[in-house]
Amino acid sequence: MKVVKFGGSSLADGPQFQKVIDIMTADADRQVMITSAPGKRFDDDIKVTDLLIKYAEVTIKNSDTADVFDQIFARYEAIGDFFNLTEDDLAPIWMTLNELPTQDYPDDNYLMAAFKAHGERLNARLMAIVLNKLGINARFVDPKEIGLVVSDEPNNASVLPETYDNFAKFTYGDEKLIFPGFFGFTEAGQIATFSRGGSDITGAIVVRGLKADLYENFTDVDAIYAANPKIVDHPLAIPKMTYREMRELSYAGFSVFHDEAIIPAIEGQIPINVKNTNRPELPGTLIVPETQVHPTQTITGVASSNRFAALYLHRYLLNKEVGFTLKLLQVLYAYGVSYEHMPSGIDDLTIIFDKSQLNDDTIHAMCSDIEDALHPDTLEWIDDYAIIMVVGEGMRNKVGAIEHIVAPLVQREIGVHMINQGASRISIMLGTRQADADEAVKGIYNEFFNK
Ligand SMILES: Nc1ncnc2c1ncn2[C@@H]1O[C@H](COP(=O)(O)OP(=O)(O)O)[C@@H](O)[C@H]1O
Ligand SMILES: N[C@@H](CC(=O)OP(=O)(O)O)C(=O)O
Repeated sequence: MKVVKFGGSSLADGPQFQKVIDIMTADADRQVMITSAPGKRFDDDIKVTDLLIKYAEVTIKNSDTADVFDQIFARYEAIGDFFNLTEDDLAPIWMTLNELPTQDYPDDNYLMAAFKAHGERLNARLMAIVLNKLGINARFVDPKEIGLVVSDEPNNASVLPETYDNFAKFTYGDEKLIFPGFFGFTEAGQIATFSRGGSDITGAIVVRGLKADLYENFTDVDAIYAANPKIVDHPLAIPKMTYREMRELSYAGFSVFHDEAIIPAIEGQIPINVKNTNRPELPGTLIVPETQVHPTQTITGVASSNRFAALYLHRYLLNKEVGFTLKLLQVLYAYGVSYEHMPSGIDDLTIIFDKSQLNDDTIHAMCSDIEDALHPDTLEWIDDYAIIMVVGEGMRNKVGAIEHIVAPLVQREIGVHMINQGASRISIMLGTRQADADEAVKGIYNEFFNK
């Protein structure tokens, strides 16, 4: 059995729905579908998830919701019209959307999560309605029905282990199961979503929970490329890569597959095939265990992400001081802030943060507490930090890869603020300024793939 996840661009309108239905019906093994919310139909279109965030915000402010409500419903209605659905067919979608502001939520964070989740929840319901209308045996399965239980972090949840016991008890026949991505229910019964792009995570959880043979992940590109196609012109496609290569590359910017989604697939040792909804006949990219890949290239890909900020601290004899890092981490703990990396020298330390959890007030207050607790000689907040990740199983046994990574940066006069090689020796991480990140990716890509 295959679990098939379709991204937002694959479910953005009626014609895209039709392609998805053709893909699902072309192979009887494709039994479980994971839906995203309708995504962008053209470059400056707005994703339904973003419209729902706006709907939540105006609800919280007690402002008029009519405009944004109409915009959201129009997206589902247009898909319904394409398949000649009647007003009655669409009534459950309209009603659920309309009732969102009148439901009870523990707080505004849970309200936001519940609104966001309805992008995928309503799209899955709509897909089931359309399939039934076309005479295809299919049903909507809610995460509540199957028991997808997540942590109490309304907008950044993680799956809880009991989910897999619940999945083991789930029974089904030969109907297609239409399952919404992006959210689960907390033990207290509240909706909580994964982080943005998290429908990929749902797919991986369902793959593991139902012990599928393959996770097919359909998106809008022919394959995963060795570099982001928005940065490098016509980059090479990667036919096959390992789970850990994908995890490192998606962490650092290959948004085509969510970095956390790899974990349930690894736990179940289930291969992932990333494919294009618009060209399903192409092989796409296979993501598999390490034992199934024999690298022929030194590097598999190079990614960059601008979502970071860094705090640089300098104090002489830092290496001799007992408890310096402990005091620093206590300040972060007090603000509920996690850090991503902490490279250090003998007298200095850089702490790299994911900016999504920070705002200006937190940064200000946190830096001031760090000054008071540690009295550094220098404290510098770098708001425009970028991480470049060069990844390849082929680097493990290759001496000198670092020379080829650094040389193109030197040629372009790009300052490198940090270099870190992971213990697995399959990745090298570099810190740069955001303004240099694209050039760094282009330089490293050309050095390894265009020479
Ligand atoms: N290395 C890469 N290979 C392929 N696509 C990439 C890569 N890096 C970033 N992307 C981007 O990821 C996009 C697909 O991811 P996403 O928008 O999340 O799709 P979906 O809505 O189908 O889940 C592509 O359109 C592409 O712009
Ligand atoms: N719709 C959600 C979750 C998601 O995974 O979407 P997509 O599959 O379009 O990346 C988001 O926009 O974050």
